[in-house]
Amino acid sequence: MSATIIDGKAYAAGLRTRIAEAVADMARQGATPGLAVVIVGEDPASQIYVKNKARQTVEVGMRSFEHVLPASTSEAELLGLVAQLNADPAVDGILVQLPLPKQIDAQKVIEAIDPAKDVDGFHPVNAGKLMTGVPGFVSCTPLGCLLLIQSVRKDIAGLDAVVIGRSNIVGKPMAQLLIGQSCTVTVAHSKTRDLPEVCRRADILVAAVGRPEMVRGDWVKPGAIVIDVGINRVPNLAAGEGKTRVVGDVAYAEAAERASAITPVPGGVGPMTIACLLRNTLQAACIRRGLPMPAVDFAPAA
Ligand SMILES: NC(=O)C1=CN([C@@H]2O[C@H](COP(=O)(O)OP(=O)(O)OC[C@H]3O[C@@H](n4cnc5c(N)ncnc54)[C@H](OP(=O)(O)O)[C@@H]3O)[C@@H](O)[C@H]2O)C=CC1
Ligand SMILES: Nc1nc(=O)c2c([nH]1)NC[C@@H]1CN(c3ccc(C(=O)N[C@@H](CCC(=O)O)C(=O)O)cc3)C=[N+]21
Ligand SMILES: [Mg+2]
Repeated sequence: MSATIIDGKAYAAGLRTRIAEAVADMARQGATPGLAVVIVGEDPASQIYVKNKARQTVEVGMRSFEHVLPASTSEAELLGLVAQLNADPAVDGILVQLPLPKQIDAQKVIEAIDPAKDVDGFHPVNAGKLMTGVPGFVSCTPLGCLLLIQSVRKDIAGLDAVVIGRSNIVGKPMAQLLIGQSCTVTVAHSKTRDLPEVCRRADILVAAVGRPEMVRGDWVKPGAIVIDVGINRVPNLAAGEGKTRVVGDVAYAEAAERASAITPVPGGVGPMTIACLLRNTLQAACIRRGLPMPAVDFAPAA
């Protein structure tokens, strides 16, 4: 059996086209959504994301405000900038890039962001809304994963879903979204006993671990939908000394032999994260201006 490759790059491009149309409509009414991104220090893993994001924000017609602060920035300085962005009417969405340097308490910064501008969905108010089924901002990566799952299968109610990883930004909100779709959800983590056996029960397997190619082909239930969130930079021996390439948390070629559908890395979840960030920024801009949120999501597959 040969798996359907879920083309997140193409899906995200389509989503951005619809977002751009909605932004153009808003602009005709004199409103332009704005997204502020704050980067502290130079975490290499964060840089591709930030570069792609700034370009795509401008491409859909939004304003992009970038604040690049030195790694030595104090918590008080960062909190000061967040307060300024909260108060700025041109800023609809605020994203503070994680991880933050050690001297800064990330939780304190997340809680300082106005929940109405929290387009990452990391503020406890938005995390709590997701948990209790109230509309709010949903964390971009899990939202992107759900859209990709629904692009290959509309009705996932009753399916067994296994999420590997329990971080606040990926694993936990992913589990909440799948519960919301009436899946039977298992959340696995570093203390899980017999992870391969747990994974073999999954009709939907989401890997958000940060370990290159940890999920092997024989962990995949035949016919499963496999979503690979991992972004791992590993040495690219074929390309020569010092060269790297990006791989996921899933051994792709092996898993593709058993899965019915699978996301590649790159070109799977990553581009969806950015598209969903822009979608959330559009949502924030509409709510803050009292405008209806245009329908930008694609209908799920049959
Ligand atoms: N494509 C995208 O848009 C995005 C990709 N990412 C990528 O996704 C991955 C996960 O990110 P994030 O959630 O922030 O990572 P975290 O490091 O915050 O969480 C990793 C999770 O994996 C679990 N884990 C670690 N080792 C094992 C193991 N051997 N077996 C089972 N579980 C294990 C941890 O368990 P425990 O809790 O017990 O420590 C933890 O819950 C990373 O590769 C990251 O780069 C992240 C965000 C966006
Ligand atoms: N506040 C905050 N919000 C985040 O959403 C957030 C964050 N901090 N910190 C870092 C992680 C990571 N992340 C990625 C997003 C897109 C790609 C992406 O576009 N990936 C492409 C390119 C990958 C490559 O070529 O290296 C792809 O997978 O095809 C990757 C990683 C968002 N994160
Ligand atoms: Mg983390």
